Amino acid sequence: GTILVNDQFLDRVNGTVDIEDRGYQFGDGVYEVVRVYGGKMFTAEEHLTRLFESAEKIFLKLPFTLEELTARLEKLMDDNQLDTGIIYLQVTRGASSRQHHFPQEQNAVLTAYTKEVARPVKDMSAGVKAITTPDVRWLRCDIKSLNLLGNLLAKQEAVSKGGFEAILHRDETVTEGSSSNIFIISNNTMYTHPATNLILNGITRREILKHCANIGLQVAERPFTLDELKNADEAFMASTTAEVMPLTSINDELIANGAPGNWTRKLQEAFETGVEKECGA
Ligand SMILES: Cc1ncc(COP(=O)(O)O)c(CN[C@@H]2CONC2=O)c1O
Repeated sequence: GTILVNDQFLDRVNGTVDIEDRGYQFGDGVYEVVRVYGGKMFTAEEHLTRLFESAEKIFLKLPFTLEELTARLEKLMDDNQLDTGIIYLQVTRGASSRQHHFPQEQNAVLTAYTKEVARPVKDMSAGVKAITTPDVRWLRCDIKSLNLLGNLLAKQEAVSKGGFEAILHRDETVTEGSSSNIFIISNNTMYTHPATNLILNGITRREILKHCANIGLQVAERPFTLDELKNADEAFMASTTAEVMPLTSINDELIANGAPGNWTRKLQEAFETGVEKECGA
């Protein structure tokens, strides 16, 4: 397959990164995962705009415009004949001799590749299990950075316990998932953590908030506790790859009757309509 390195389209085997690339050595970079349905990027502008916002927050100047980046990703998708899957892209501060502070010369390195990834239809229908674990990450979770060790350790804990996602909490307050945002619905109102420095403001999260109004679901963008999570009528997670994913149990305790809730189903349908509208898939 073809990959993108800066403005070069290379065969995958020729993709190389300098051993002193700051993304490789320090995680000094930002990334995005864009979903593709029927050969069309979904919410590309939102994702790529967020990439620029993340880069700005780490004082990384991107050596291309949003339009140039979009055109390169379109070509990458076409070269690989991507139908349903993802485009993974990241930008690092480039290679320079190892020092913590920024080098004078910043030659940012963009890399991107495509991957066929089927939609998680079975899991979206049946729902998945989650565990909870303390959120020990830093306080700039709003930046979609390559610093993912906190996320990886949490996800690994979930998977080692047979779970799909780890729900993170600071003291008793739920923040988000290791690679998703978390929502509950109780008494016909949806709750989710506000978009502060403690969570990544997910693109899927923003799509869901838009759909709530259309389906008549009240929204309270306020933090909720582990107790509220356990006693919720419905719970779900959302991300580019998981879409709207019902949560049926937390630490092996059922949420309500253990079946995906009605409001969650309505949001799945609304999300699906949005995909069809934008990607015609
Ligand atoms: C920590 C975290 N929170 C929330 C989200 C949801 O954001 P989006 O709705 O914009 O996807 C992600 C997505 N992480 C990407 C999405 O898929 N895989 C990832 O690593 C994430 O890593």
